[in-house]
Amino acid sequence: MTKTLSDLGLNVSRETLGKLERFASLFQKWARAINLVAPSTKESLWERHIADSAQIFKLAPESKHWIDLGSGGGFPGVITAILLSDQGDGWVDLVESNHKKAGFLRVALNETGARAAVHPIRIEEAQKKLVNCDAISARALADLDQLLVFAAPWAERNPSLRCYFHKGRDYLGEIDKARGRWHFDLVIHQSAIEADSVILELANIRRIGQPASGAE
Ligand SMILES: C[S@@+](CC[C@H](N)C(=O)[O-])C[C@H]1O[C@@H](n2cnc3c(N)ncnc32)[C@H](O)[C@@H]1O
Repeated sequence: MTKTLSDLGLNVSRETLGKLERFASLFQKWARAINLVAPSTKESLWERHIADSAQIFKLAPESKHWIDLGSGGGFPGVITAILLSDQGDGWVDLVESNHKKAGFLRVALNETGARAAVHPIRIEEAQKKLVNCDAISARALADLDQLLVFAAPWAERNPSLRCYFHKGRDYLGEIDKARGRWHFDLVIHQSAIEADSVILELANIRRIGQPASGAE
């Protein structure tokens, strides 16, 4: 059965639903041209990508400024931005180094009025350019250890930063590996969409051997 946003406990306005529908049809139109993985049906686009992305917004409704790393075709960052617009505030910075995908993201933001900006740069550059945020998201980008390397500069600048990473069935191995180099508090949320997937919520991230923020 296809999971909808209301199955996730997310009740959005008619206007926001319209923006999500607009985004879905743009995504389907552009997918082949810019080499995005196009879901085989409209239902699977809604469940496997839109509802899957919306889960993180549900986990962190108080986060107002997000950075989405490796946004690709807009998951989860554009969905977060559209859902934030339902609340009338908040912002998402989308970091995507592929210029064709960044071009699509720009069109999608223009046509949906989502509260976000596209940065067609590498994450390593964004670490210097984008100074602060409350939360970081990433899906299908890298293993957990590499995601922590990406997130570390923002965690250093904001001790209350939280990260939300979608992960598939190998997540326990990734956590083990990352624990060898990093301290972090972790909550594992079972995905409401995929039986063997999770969303990892991390806080208090610091490299082993590095003093906690504020420590002498
Ligand atoms: C597999 S796709 C996932 C896209 C999207 N997050 C999703 O779940 O559908 C990974 C994306 O990250 C981008 N990417 C990979 N490494 C990057 C880097 N160092 N800086 C910026 N973007 C990067 C790629 O161009 C690609 O679009």
